[in-house]
Amino acid sequence: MVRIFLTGYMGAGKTTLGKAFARKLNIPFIDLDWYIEERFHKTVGELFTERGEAGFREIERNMLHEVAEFENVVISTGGGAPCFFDNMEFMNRTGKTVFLNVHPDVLFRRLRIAKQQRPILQGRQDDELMDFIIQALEKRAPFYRQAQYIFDADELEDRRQIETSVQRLQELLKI
Ligand SMILES: Nc1ncnc2c1ncn2[C@@H]1O[C@H](COP(=O)(O)OP(=O)(O)O)[C@@H](O)[C@H]1O
Ligand SMILES: O=C(O)C1=C[C@@H](OP(=O)(O)O)[C@@H](O)[C@H](O)C1
Ligand SMILES: [Mg+2]
Repeated sequence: MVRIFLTGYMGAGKTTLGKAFARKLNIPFIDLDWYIEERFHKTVGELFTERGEAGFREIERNMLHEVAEFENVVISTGGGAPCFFDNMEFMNRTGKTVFLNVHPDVLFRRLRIAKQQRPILQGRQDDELMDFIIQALEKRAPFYRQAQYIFDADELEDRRQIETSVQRLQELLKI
C-alpha cells in the first residue's frame, strides 16, 4: 500500500507533479484543494471569504483526515496544510511525506502569473510578493522540514522536465 503526501509552498508544483506521479504509478490522484472544492461546491477563494482563513483550515484538516482513509493514492496538499494543527505529524503517521523544495526565485516566477486563484496572494504587487514568499518560507520551513523526504522541484516547466522529475521522485521513494 502506498499513500504519498506531497507538501511544499504555493507554486512548488504539488498539483502538477502529484498528478503526473500518480499517473506513472497508475494509482488515483487527489488534490486536497480540489477535493475540498468539490465537497463544498465552493472555490478555496470563496471559502476564505466566507469563513476566513481559520474556517478554511478547519475544513482542510477534516478533509485531510478523510482523504487519508484512501489506500494507494497520491495526495497533493495545499501549501498551508502541514503548518496547522498536527497535520504534519498526522501525515507522517499515515503515509510517506515529501517536501517539494523550490528556490524562492522560481516560486516568485511561477506565482506572479498564478496568484489570482490563491487568496493569500491576491492583490499583492510583484515587489512585495518576493518579500512575502521569503518570509512565509521562513515561517513554514520548520513544518515542511518534518517531511520524510525532501525533493528538489525547481524544474517543472515543461513536459520533459516533469517526466524527469517523476522518474527522480520514484527513485527517491524507492517505489
Ligand atoms: N511552465 C510553467 N511556467 C510557468 N509557470 C508554470 C508552469 N507550469 C506551471 N506553472 C505555474 O506554477 C504553479 C505551480 O504549479 P502547481 O502544481 O499548481 O503548484 P502547487 O500545487 O504546489 O501550488 C502553477 O500555479 C502554475 O500556474
Ligand atoms: O499556502 C497556502 O496557505 C495555501 C495554498 C493553496 O494551495 P497550493 O499550495 O496548491 O497553491 C490553497 O490551499 C490555499 O490557497 C492556501
Ligand atoms: Mg496545488
